[in-house]
Amino acid sequence: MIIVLIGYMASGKTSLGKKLAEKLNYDFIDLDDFIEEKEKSSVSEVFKTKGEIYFRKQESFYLKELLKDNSNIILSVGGGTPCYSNNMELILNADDVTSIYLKASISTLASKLIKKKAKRPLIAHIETEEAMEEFIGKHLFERIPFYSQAEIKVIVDNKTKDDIVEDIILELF
Ligand SMILES: Nc1ncnc2c1ncn2[C@@H]1O[C@H](COP(=O)(O)OP(=O)(O)OP(=O)(O)O)[C@@H](O)[C@H]1O
Ligand SMILES: O=C(O)C1=C[C@@H](O)[C@@H](O)[C@H](O)C1
Ligand SMILES: [Mg+2]
Repeated sequence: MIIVLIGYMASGKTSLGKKLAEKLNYDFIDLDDFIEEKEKSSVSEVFKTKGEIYFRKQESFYLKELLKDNSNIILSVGGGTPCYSNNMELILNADDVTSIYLKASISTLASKLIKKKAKRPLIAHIETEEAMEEFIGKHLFERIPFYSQAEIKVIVDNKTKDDIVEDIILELF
């Protein structure tokens, strides 16, 4: 089975994905890391040198490739992955794939992202937490229709990583 973790930047896809994989004894793949390896370049560098449209094309290509795998994998995708091309449809229709939306509030996301924005090209230019909240609010308005198609939704606000992993396992099995 492939368990796909989706959600906004900093919702916890990578860190919770690693923990969940350890707990379930699944392999762990992070789509952003996978793209960086394949492209031999960081996500920020790909955005800068080849542009976002190129990144989205490669993201969709590698997602398709990974969804064909029939081993047990926790796949953390990028924050934008479900919202481009027919990616969410592919995730929902692939065999033996379950999708989980890690749902975080605007303030949870903004307080994390204001400190960790350097590696995230879409928000690297935002200076204050207030401006970050405004940006995230508008961005989520566009993205929630995609994220909320996930089969399972788990709220992550004010919970420890271990508690969230437990919640995910309860929902899954
Ligand atoms: N429940 C939590 N409690 C405390 N810290 C958390 C929690 N979830 C995630 N974090 C921390 O928040 C930061 C962002 O998490 P992470 O990198 O896993 O998000 P992401 O969804 O993979 O983001 P991106 O889309 O940018 O790759 C990390 O430093 C992580 O350790
Ligand atoms: O939310 C997004 O669109 C992105 C999130 C990251 O995971 C990376 O995939 C990239 O920075 C774009
Ligand atoms: Mg990540």
